[in-house]
Amino acid sequence: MASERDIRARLQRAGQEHLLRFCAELAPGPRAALLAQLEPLEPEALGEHCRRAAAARAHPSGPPPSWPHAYGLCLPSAWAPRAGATPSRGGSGRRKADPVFLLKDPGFHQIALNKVAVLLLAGGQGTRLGVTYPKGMYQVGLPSQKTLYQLQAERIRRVEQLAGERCGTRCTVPWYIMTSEFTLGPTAEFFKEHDFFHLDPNNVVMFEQRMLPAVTFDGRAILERKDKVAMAPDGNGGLYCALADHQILEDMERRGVEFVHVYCVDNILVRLADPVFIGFCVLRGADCGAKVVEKAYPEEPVGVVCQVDGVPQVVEYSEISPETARLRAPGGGLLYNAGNICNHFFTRDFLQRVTREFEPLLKPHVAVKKVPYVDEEGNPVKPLKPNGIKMEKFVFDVLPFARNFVAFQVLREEEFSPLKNADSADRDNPSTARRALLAQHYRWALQAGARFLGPHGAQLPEQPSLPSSGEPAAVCEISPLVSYSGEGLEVYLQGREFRSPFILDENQARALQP
Ligand SMILES: CC(=O)N[C@H]1[C@@H](OP(=O)(O)O)O[C@H](CO)[C@@H](O)[C@@H]1O
Repeated sequence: MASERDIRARLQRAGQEHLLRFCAELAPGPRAALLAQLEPLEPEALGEHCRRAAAARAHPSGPPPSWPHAYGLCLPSAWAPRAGATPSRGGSGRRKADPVFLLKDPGFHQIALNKVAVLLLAGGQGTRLGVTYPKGMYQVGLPSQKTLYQLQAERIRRVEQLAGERCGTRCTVPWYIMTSEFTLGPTAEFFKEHDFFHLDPNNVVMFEQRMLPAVTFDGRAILERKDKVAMAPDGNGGLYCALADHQILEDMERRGVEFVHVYCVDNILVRLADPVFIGFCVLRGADCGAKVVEKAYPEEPVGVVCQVDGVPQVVEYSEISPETARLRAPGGGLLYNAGNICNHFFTRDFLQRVTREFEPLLKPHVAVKKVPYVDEEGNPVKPLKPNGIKMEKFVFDVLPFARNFVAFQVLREEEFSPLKNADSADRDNPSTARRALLAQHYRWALQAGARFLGPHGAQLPEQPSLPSSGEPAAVCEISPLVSYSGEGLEVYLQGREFRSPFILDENQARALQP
């Protein structure tokens, strides 16, 4: 551990000596904690970070006035094999002509060869959701009470099983989980408590992204308490530094992983290692891909995938002007309609190039936030106005470096329902996420030939699309261990009646097996 004198000298070099202004009055414990927090900050990098943050806020590098005209509508039909196509279900021969079916096989093949990994971005703080624990530990009130982490773990197990069965082998989809200082401890603990949801712990690799100091508008790192610097994770684009910091790509190489499905934690419908998406990207020889859904309304908080001068990129919802977001295409739909659902495909080779060459070129994004701080007298202050700058990189900012980028459109009701807000908000909250999952499972069950009875035994009407109440006609939850995307359910459900609420888990499936 460096001495206080050394640390003070380093902070002086960075122009941030004020971080030690209460050090002398601290008790030994808090003082040691503050010094431990300051020690790893490299003076040059810290000084540069603070200068860049202040400069970025003072002179935002906004898009030039003419930029909207540079965009093309993103989804030529070749990029959207599933637009309008019915996602495949069950196991009938008619699916041979279905593009989904044609893509699935190569996807499963790569999974069976142990060439596919999933990588979860789970360093966020869940501020909008209003929880103090990692979002993945949240459960939205399903009959099974499963958390997001459990649903994801079970989808991994099922996709491994499906790929293994198809190719007559056993295979593994390793799960890399990027956490932050806020989420690593509780996430690791949660996985241990739940026995890694029956995954092999050797195949679940947690690693931590970096934290960066929050900075005032005049370029001074902020003290949140006398003994603590205000720090925030470096954004989901911190992935690329974290991959290098923790030799994650080397770990992938050792395991023979070639393709990585990167996704964010909050989408309850996420299809981990989706064989259709993987198959599409691999067949197209892509090094980088993004799943998109049709954007629902101009203000929807999703980034849009688009092109500037032929170069693919995502323009984040926080950085697009309301006028641009409202622009209409000749057909009447939104011009920028390819909503990013934070599901990305990368080859390991591309990630290698990013970490070696491109990461330093990624421009951080500026978020101006209310950052609690201590005033000159050492009193804690909760600011009413934004006072601090947090700098973040975005995971999709590597798109322009791709040699062959593809976008892949999927159906929202099958693949996208993010949990962003508390139930007090109208959208993207625990209730909408729960309903989206239950509505999907109800649809799958109807398509597999199930009928549902109400609590008094009367047959319920079939309502494949959601009624205005938003609740499906019957409550039906299907374990991901039984079905990953609606496949294989006829054998349990065809021609049978079930009383709502109905949970089809592994035990129930065994009991229903003819
Ligand atoms: C930096 C980043 O990845 N932003 C993503 C991400 O938004 P958040 O609000 O950061 O969760 O998820 C959205 C989809 O839920 C996607 O549309 C958006 O572009």
